[in-house]
Amino acid sequence: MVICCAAANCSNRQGKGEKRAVSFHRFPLKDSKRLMQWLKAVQRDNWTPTKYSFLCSEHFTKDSFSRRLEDQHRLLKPTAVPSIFHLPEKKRGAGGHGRTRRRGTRKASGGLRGRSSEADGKGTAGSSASSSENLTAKAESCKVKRAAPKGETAPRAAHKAALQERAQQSPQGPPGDALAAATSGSRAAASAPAGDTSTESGSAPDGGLVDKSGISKDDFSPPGSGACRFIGSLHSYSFSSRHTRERPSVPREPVDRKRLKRDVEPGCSGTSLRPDKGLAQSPPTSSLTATPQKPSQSPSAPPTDVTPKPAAEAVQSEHSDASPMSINEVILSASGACRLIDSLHSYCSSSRQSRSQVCCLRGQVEKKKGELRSLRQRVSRSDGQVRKLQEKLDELQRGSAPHASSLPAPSREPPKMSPVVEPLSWMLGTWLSDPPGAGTFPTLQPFQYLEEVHISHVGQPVLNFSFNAFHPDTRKPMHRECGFIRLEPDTNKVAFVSAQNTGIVEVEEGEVNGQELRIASHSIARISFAKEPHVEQITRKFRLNSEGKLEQTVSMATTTQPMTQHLHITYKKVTP
Ligand code: HEM
Repeated sequence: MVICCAAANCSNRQGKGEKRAVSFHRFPLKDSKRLMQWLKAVQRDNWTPTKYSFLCSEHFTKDSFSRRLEDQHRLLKPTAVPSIFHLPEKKRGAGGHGRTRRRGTRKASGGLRGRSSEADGKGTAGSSASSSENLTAKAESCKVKRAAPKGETAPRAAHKAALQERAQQSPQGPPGDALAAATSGSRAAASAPAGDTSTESGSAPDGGLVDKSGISKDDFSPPGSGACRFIGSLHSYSFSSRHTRERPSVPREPVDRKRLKRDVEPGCSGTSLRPDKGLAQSPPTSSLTATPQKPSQSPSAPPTDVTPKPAAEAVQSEHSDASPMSINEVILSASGACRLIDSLHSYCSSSRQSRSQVCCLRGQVEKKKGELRSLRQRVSRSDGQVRKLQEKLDELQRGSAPHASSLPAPSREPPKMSPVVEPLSWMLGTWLSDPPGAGTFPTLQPFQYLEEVHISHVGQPVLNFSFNAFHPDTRKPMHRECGFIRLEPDTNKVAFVSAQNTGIVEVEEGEVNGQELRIASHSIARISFAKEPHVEQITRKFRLNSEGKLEQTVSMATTTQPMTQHLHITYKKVTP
């Protein structure tokens, strides 16, 4: 059967051997508003389009078409209205329109021109999803069968375009309808014979497919993956098994077909998620018994006999009731399996995402490992520096007190006083002047002074002493002396040895009687440059008074003065 364009002066028809990239589109019979626009554009008087009436794509502007994303099939937009016509100067009357331009019409008439056997739908490739304005197997018979040069139409191209258009022109219907139509279109495209260039897309100079608007097919090809291609190939298995199971049940009741159409899921055949990996890349190789195809096969690769007749390939219609099992039926019935297969795509996608994340994390781990190695090296270097510093510190400490470690540890217990010095034990302790001491001498002005006295022992049979005088007002150090007090064992004989800051060293001896010690100078020595007048004799008296205070009285004789009292002071004990 040959599909002809209903436009005046248009000789385009679909037929064998035609290579033109011309598609055919039904009149929008169900859209009265748009139908009126079409009829007005066509300007055919007394002519009523039927569901077998078509306009070819040359009467539409380029922007009347869109490209289906998954396979770049050209689709007529739902709002498209034809506008390109080459009308004769004198419009023809009723019934004369088609006849004038189509000489040799077989059974043409102003209305329904009659049907060829092909147009009766015997060769319909599949049932229409929702729109009847597209190509159909029950196409209107050609008004004229002729070999017009520009009327070369590719049957499969027209068929594919019709399916595309149907898929697009179903915006009001359930998604499954449109997708079913789109899927049908994919299969129709896939079933185009290899090497058949009579599609709506021409060959680009670079080998890519370019449609009439100059849009390269490659521009719309989304990237794919091996996994996706493999999953896409599973659709072929699904398609085949479904068909095998359901084919004996056909022909079906129309109600069944409608139900199947509603059951089509949007994601079936990868038309939504992976539009490039659906049926278009895994076309059935024979009549509804597809086998998995290699992913690299192009959509236009293997020929099929899905629609044994070219006219039927070019069109699909919901009116193809005579077909025992349309391709759409099979596709639609396979929706369940398709859904399952499509769900694999999500795994595929999530797997890719997971792999990407794993790669990212691995990179981060490697980076962290590098940082950790660097930190460990720094810590190792720091440890070495710390060790060196510690060794240096230890060396310095040994240098500052080289023999400290050799000294005996100080005992926490106070040393036990030697019994030898026990007669002088009343002198032990720390004493502070109270009141201030009084200084006198014939050659001196009387003066006062403060003094602190320490008398102690370290367990030895000797007492240690220090006398430190201070100015009572300024607290400046004045006279200082220190030395030892020894007792001759088992006697009360005492030896008092003192060194003074004035450059005098002296030894005084005496006796201890009770809590009173009287001593007198035994020997006096001095430095060579000692200040004069030099002291020549010294006497002292210590006693512990009734108040428990220590008293000291010093008298002296100098080179200029006889023995005279020089000091008198009372101390109170400030420590035990
Ligand atoms: C046993 C111990 C002491 C001896 C042998 C001694 C001896 C002397 C002598 C020889 C003088 C010179 C006297 C003169 O110029 O004619 C002198 C002066 C003096 N002494 Fe002492 N003295 C003793 C302890 C003290 C003490 C504990 C003080 C207390 C601050 C003191 C304060 C003075 C003062 C202020 C002078 C007069 C100014 C001076 O020459 O620096 N002396 N002493």
